[in-house]
Parts: sequence; C-alpha cells; structure tokens
Amino acid sequence: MILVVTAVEAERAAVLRGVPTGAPVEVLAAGVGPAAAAAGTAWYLARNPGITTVLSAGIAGGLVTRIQLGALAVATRSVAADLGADSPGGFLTLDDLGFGATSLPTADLKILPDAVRGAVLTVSTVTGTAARAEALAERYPDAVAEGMEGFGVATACALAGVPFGEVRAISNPVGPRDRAAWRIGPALDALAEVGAALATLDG
Ligand SMILES: O=C(O)c1cccc(C(=O)CC[C@H]2O[C@@H](n3cnc4c(=O)[nH]cnc43)[C@H](O)[C@@H]2O)c1
Repeated sequence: MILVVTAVEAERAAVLRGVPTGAPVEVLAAGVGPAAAAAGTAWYLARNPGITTVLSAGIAGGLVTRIQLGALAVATRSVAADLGADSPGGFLTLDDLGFGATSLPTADLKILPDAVRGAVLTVSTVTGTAARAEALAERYPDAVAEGMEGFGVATACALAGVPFGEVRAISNPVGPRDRAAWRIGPALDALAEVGAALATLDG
C-alpha cells in the first residue's frame, strides 16, 4: 500500500481524483508545515504497518529559471532549507553546526517521466522576496521547487525505515509575494496525474 501525504484537503481530493478505484493508494491530509507533516506521517505509519512507500505531494513554488508553472517536480532529495542558524558570514545548516542532516534521500520512483527532477526544498516560511529566492537558488543549485512539508514526511519515513518520495505541482513562482501570480487550478489538475501514475507502481 502506498501512502500519499498532502497538506490540505484540496490537494488530497486532487490526488484521489486520479487514483483508479481499487488501486492500493491511501491519501492523508496532515496539515501545513513540516511539523504537522512529520507528526501526521509518523502517526499514520504507526497504525498502518502495511505501508510500503510514502509520497509527500502538494502544490509548491517553483524556482523560475528551472521549472514552469503547472509542471510537476519529482524530488531527487529533500532539503530542510531554513533549518540552521543565521550568521554574519551567511546561513549555517544543521550539518555545518554538527547537529544532524538537512538533506534526506528519496526513492528512485519510476513514474512521471516528463516531470522535472531536482531537489525540493522544505521551508517553514514561504519565500516572499527576490533576494531570498536568489539566495536559495545559489545555495542549492540542484533545487527546483519549494514546499513546506517534504522534509517532515521524509524524517518520519527515515525513522520508520519506509521509502520516501516527493512530488510537487508548481502553483507559483518562488520570489516576491504576488497572489495574482498563483495558478492553483492547473497545479491541482497536475496532482491528479500523480494519483494516476502511482497506481502503476507496485504497492
Ligand atoms: O500568502 C502568501 O504569500 C503565500 C505564498 C505562498 C504560499 C502560501 C501558503 O500558505 C501555501 C502553503 C502551502 O502550499 C505549499 N506552497 C505553495 N507554494 C509555496 C511556496 O512558494 N513556498 C512554500 N510552500 C508553498 C506549501 O507546501 C504549503 O502546503 C502563502
């Protein structure tokens, strides 16, 4: 059985729209942000020992020179991009501080061949300025998207020893805050494609 973890109910419904009846896929809306995602995933895994793979899925911001609005991003790794310490010399990651990893691996999911593959960043604060977008792009040259849950789901999966993946549908550019630039509808439609693709994986 595959578990898909989304943040909100609209994302859950979009994924489920694509899942064929009877496919071994369950979808949980665990809440927004890495803490809700980690707690929800850990809770679900503890009660459902038959889960073989967990996927974090939802809408996300895209790094504009690397991915287009409406496209799907498949994570090659999950990065906690704002977990660390600020300093006059720049941002220090948990790894720099010696407190643990801020990058977790993803399973090599053989789905969605047309998706853009790259690192997906997890942040607790949505990027809202060009300066922060540029800093993230420079710090993570392999990053294509920014969401708020992936690293939380990945952390729960690492603890439980369950393979983890992340797929994000790009709803907005990462950069200066501009609600008019959001394209939620096409991004939710793309999430339905994820549901359909998952049904082809062995659960
Ligand atoms: O009000 C705003 O300016 C604003 C900008 C971006 C996102 C939000 C949200 O509250 C949505 C958070 C929700 O959606 C995912 N998401 C979508 N776009 C982004 C993004 O650019 N950066 C980070 N997360 C994003 C996220 O995974 C949450 O589930 C508000």
